[in-house]
Amino acid sequence: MMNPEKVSLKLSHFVKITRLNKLLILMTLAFIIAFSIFSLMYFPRLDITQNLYGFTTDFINLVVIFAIFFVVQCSRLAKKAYLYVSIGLMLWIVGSTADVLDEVIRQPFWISNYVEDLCRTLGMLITAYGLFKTMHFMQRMHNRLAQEFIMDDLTKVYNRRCFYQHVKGVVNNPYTVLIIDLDHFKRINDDYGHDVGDKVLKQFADKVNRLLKDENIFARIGGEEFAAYLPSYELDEVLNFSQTILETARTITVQNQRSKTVSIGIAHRTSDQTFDNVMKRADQALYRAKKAGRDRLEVALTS
Ligand SMILES: Nc1nc2c(ncn2[C@@H]2O[C@H](COP(=O)(O)OP(=O)(O)OP(=O)(O)O)[C@@H](O)[C@H]2O)c(=O)[nH]1
Repeated sequence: MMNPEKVSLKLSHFVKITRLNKLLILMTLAFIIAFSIFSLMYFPRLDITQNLYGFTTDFINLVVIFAIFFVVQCSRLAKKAYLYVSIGLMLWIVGSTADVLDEVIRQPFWISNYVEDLCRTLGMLITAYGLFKTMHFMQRMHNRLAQEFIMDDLTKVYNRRCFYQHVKGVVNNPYTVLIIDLDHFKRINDDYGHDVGDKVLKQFADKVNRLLKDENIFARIGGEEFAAYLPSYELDEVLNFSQTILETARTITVQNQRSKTVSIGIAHRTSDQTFDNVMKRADQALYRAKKAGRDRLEVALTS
């Protein structure tokens, strides 16, 4: 089973991340230590007891930003987002380190002005832009997952989950369900291979999808089984549509040899029937169509 990646603040997570990420974390930590030692050695000290409050809050700021940096290094962001957030946070950490130290030593103007203020402000801006990029990336991922959740991977028509959810949600109106099953599909796989079988499924789904009106739903609900939802209750309209599907299937030839056929079971829903009942009747009608020789449609009696 695949292990989903985790975002964690635990130090044990450190061993699992890439070398580059480890190097960046260690280099940033080394910079904080080296900068502190250098400052303490070369600049005049201040009385820390006078600045204890400022020192504590600045130190907490630095720890929080470093923790965020650690999490970013342990996460899998999109390249650009990662780059901006990492550079931004590193600059921010440089500024914050100088900010902590100015409570302990008297810094020269160039450090307090350029290193502390400039790095921090620039760091914040670049981090903010990186976060914007991260959100953009998350939104794209969300859209893609939402799409994958309702689409069939192979045929790019709706999947069973989407079809069931949508049609079950129609409670007050009558409608018609078609269950469409490709005839002798196993033979295609056996004679020409699974790849050719997949191509036939894709071709059929694509062709039927083009016949649909906006309010219709067409989905792959099983291996070689499809279903269509029509809000229409007009028998003539439903029969015409089903007939077109039968004719469309016949236009598909497998390896230029056999032409494909399908069988269709049709069931209408009147006001008091459940979705499961409609599907069951459509399935029974499909079974009758298969038994009667395939390449045909059967309409279920209203129960
Ligand atoms: N290529 C391919 N084959 C699939 C896929 N899903 C299911 N199948 C095959 O579809 C075949 C269905 O076979 P059966 O249930 O015996 O039905 P059939 O051969 O179509 O016969 P009838 O339905 O009675 O006409 C099986 O061989 C499955 O392996 C798929 O995604 N791709």
